[in-house]
Amino acid sequence: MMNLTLCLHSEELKSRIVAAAVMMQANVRELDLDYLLKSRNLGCAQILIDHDVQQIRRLIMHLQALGVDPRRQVIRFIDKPWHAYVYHDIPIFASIVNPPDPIAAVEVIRKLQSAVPFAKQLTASDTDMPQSVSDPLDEPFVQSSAMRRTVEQLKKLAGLSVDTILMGETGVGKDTCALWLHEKSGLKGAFVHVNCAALPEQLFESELFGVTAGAFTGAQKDRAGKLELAHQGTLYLDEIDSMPLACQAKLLNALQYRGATRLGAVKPYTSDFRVIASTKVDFESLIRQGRFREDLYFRLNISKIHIPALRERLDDLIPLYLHFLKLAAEAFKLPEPCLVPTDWDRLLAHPWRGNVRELKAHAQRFVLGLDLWGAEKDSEGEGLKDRLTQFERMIIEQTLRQCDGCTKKTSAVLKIPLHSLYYRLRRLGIPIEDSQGLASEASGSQGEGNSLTYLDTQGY
Ligand SMILES: Nc1ncnc2c1ncn2[C@@H]1O[C@H](COP(=O)(O)OP(=O)(O)OP(=O)(O)O)[C@@H](O)[C@H]1O
Repeated sequence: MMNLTLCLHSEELKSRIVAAAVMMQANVRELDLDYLLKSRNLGCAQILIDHDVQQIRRLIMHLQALGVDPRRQVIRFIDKPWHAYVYHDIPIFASIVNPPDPIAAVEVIRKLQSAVPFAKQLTASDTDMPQSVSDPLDEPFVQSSAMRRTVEQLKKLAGLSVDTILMGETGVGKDTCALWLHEKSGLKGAFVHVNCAALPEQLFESELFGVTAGAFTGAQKDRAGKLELAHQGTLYLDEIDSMPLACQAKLLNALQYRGATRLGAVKPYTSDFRVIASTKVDFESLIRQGRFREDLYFRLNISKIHIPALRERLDDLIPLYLHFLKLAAEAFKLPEPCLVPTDWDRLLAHPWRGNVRELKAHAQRFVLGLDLWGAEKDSEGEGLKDRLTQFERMIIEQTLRQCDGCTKKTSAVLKIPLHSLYYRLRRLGIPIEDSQGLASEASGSQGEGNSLTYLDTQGY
């Protein structure tokens, strides 16, 4: 028999669903949101909720903190079919249009009964996060559409030994993705990491190409270069944007011929390797500034993948944070701390300039019981944060005005997804008066129709 937990504001909707559930022989219990947010054991019932997205997010965070996957249990009621497109990224099982009458309510339950066995009513222990990062790009850590796109591209390249550029801010996971690409490539050779930023010009040739004994004072033994070590494997050129120009010319030559000559040697060697290069800075601007050779860029740019900043993939933040908490608790042999909704709000609002690396360190500090936000306050003070928020509000309000209040146009002008704009509007307390954005989203996609057409099984 199906188990339903109702967390509904609307008395009318509640009575309709209860009546329909009784008719369809489903178990129902009614719980208010505060109770759900305090409860440590929510069982495996489907949770039907009609609260606003902010409240649903709180519930999602709570479920995730308990190790329960909301994509298997949470079903939200929406007023209009196109509301499914707003915040479509929130990880829930489905969005259903409010059934307007008892017959439609029965249909909702019937649909759920046929859909839910497919989603398996898993218990909390079944949906625990993986124990180790066996695969950092595994589905539980990739909830945001921005990162999903990146992972799709990475997967396409995984089996192909093509040269690749990974772009992204500090700490977004470029090294992690490079290693992932290597591991998935099936290449037999090693993953050889060269930190270009830490490689002085004088040592560049000996490090990269190798050296023979006696080539210079101090070169007592033959030493293989990184290029040789990467034979049949991957040469990972980390932070290639900071490589001196003189080294770039030598590197280009070595990449063209996939080989080099050790310092002091006469005979060149060849080496068959894949190159992955990472950069924090966009190459076009480096080339314009004369800091990067265009020919080397063209040589490397067979495929280019952008890894989004953490602030552009907030949906990944919670699963990653929970994962890091678990890892840190295991490593330090300390209990895993429990987060309350205000902690999550704060985590989601933080700018995360250090991206995933900063998030990981934050989780470690949390497990160790250290001051979480003190360092940030000391370094930048509340004033800067407030001013940045005011600045963000000013830009959004200004753009909304320019776009006559149309949220869809505003999101396009600001180059952020519509759901991200809605998140910001709510966070900044800017009233949403427009229905044009929603309406225009809906146009050309779904009409009003029967409410049951809109059982949107997100992620299934
Ligand atoms: N998807 C992920 N899953 C688990 N851990 C991750 C993930 N992405 C990044 N990390 C962790 O975050 C930290 C920073 O990642 P990484 O070194 O790959 O970033 P980066 O972009 O190469 O940084 P930098 O620009 O400083 O070289 C590492 O500790 C890494 O293990």
